[in-house]
Amino acid sequence: MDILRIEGLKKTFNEKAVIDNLNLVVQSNEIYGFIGSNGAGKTTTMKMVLGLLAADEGEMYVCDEKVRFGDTPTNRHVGYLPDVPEFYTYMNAAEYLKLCADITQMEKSVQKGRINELLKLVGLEGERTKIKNYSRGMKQRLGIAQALIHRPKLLICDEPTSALDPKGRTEILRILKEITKETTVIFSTHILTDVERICDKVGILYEGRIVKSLDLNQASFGEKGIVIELSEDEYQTLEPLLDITHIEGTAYTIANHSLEEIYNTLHAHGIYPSKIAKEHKSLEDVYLEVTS
Ligand SMILES: Nc1ncnc2c1ncn2[C@@H]1O[C@H](COP(=O)(O)OP(=O)(O)OP(=O)(O)O)[C@@H](O)[C@H]1O
Repeated sequence: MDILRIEGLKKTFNEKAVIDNLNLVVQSNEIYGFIGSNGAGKTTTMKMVLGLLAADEGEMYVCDEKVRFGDTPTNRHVGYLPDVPEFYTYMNAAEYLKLCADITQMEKSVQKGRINELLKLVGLEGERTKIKNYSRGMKQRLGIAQALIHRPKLLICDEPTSALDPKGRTEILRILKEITKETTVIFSTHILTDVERICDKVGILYEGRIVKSLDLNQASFGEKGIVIELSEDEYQTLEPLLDITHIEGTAYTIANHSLEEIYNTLHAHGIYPSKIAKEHKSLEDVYLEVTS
């Protein structure tokens, strides 16, 4: 099932099209990495999906229901974690989640169970400290719990790991991975290593549209070339014969030649490198390719 479908979305600020014919589909129980540089339009898109910002053109559907600007009913399916979540900081986590449960009109009889379940999920079980004394990581974890209180089908996270240290980031990624049994996650970020760690699919946002969609569960994004370790002299010998580029130190890449051709050339010149290997493109390679 398509949890989110965006068709031909457009948004212009001061005559500049920030989002321009954006098309996107997110399917159930996957983690979708929505990646783009600072200012690419990730937050703008998320705000339109949440009905907080009017689109100039295009349609959005959450669980096959059309999103309408203003108080959209589709938000009953959606949980939202902003990049900097705000709380009533004089409360502790359980008190704050109780308030959120009341706001969503959750039946009193199930509130305690749901709150305990969420506190356990985000590692804040038994935490009596007031939120004002929380670290950024704890706030972000409580933010996830708050966003999940009404068991949304879709959780939208806007750069949830950007301000966290490696331990805090690992915790958030673990939680996001764990909740995909029940919830589809859109993970907006520019931290590609985080995306590689947990996402199933990726959309690269550039110049207002998705310029590349990738399935991270597939084996490879294609070959980058052949990487070889050479001395300076060996490089000088091979340079007129092969399409060879220096990377750094003793590492070079060779493109546009078969392995057989390369081995024959090396053998003919008595060059036997300590390393020669086929390298595959990383997400970063693909990202740089399509955004430059
Ligand atoms: N209300 C607004 N009025 C005018 N311009 C805006 C408004 N909101 C966003 N923009 C502009 O739209 C562009 C996209 O902003 P947006 O916050 O959506 O990007 P982003 O991808 O979320 O960036 P970041 O990773 O830095 O959060 C930016 O150039 C921003 O200045």
